[in-house]
Amino acid sequence: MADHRRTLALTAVLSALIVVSTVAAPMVSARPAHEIPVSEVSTADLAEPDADGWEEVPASDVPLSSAPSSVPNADDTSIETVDVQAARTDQRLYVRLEWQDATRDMNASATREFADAVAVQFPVNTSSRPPIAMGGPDNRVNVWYWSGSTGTQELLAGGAGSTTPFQNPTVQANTSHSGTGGNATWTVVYSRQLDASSENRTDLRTDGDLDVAFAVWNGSNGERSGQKAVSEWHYYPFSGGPQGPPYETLLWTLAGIAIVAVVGVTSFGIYRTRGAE
Ligand code: HEM
Repeated sequence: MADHRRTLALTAVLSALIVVSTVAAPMVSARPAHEIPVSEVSTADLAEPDADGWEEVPASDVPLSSAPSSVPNADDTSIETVDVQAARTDQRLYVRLEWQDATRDMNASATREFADAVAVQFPVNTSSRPPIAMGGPDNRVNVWYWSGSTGTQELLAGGAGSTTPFQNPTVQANTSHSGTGGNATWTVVYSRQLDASSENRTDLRTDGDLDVAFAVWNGSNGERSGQKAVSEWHYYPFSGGPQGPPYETLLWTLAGIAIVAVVGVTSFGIYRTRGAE
């Protein structure tokens, strides 16, 4: 009888521990892999790469790999990850990108000379996800592009080979290259008015998830046009609705309490049955 009790007590304690650890683990990593958080901020000291405001904004490490394009040397790319931060005020969306690049390549004037560059791509029509290779004819993308040689451009694309610059770009970018040697990094901050949407331009006032993808070119490695390192599609969770962290935490807590209750009641049941033997 005493043996039964000890076994049951031990089983109950072990079950409780398993439940607590399975409930606690998802709470820590509840953010889906392709979600990039967006901080909603009231004041915006964010326009410059080294602005203090960025210290409060979480960063996501986004992996990059060679774009599967048919241009020569498409698989020879060198940047493997870009750090992405995003913040939104009532007026503007700010996107900060930082990646390691030992050399600051600003010219593309000589024949074999190429400039460093970076781009952010959004679907024009935010309700469906376009092909990652710069959209398609029926599903175009709005691209924010900065290159050391041409500066900031806003583009429309409906597949590789169709990129067209907007005549009246609405995107601004501020950049810096700092540090030395292998630790040197590029930082680029893009920003755009939320209400600058128009035909063929992504509406940033969306309150659904907003798909976003990134591309980086290392000029001194010969990277340009289709030869570049790209991400998969990620998304900014603009929904703010039931998927928000407080709601998730509440759900996990309720699930945890329910599991503990079931284990408790079952253990008690076994105890009573065995006790009556
Ligand atoms: C993942 C598959 C991708 C493939 C196969 C691909 C392919 C290409 C090709 C062949 C070009 C040269 C023709 C043109 O200018 O349209 C190009 C240019 C360009 N791509 Fe992509 N791309 C991919 C993804 C991306 C992504 C994710 C972005 C942005 C985040 C992007 C941004 C650009 C830009 C800005 C240019 C023009 C660059 C320049 O003028 O040198 N691409 N791409």
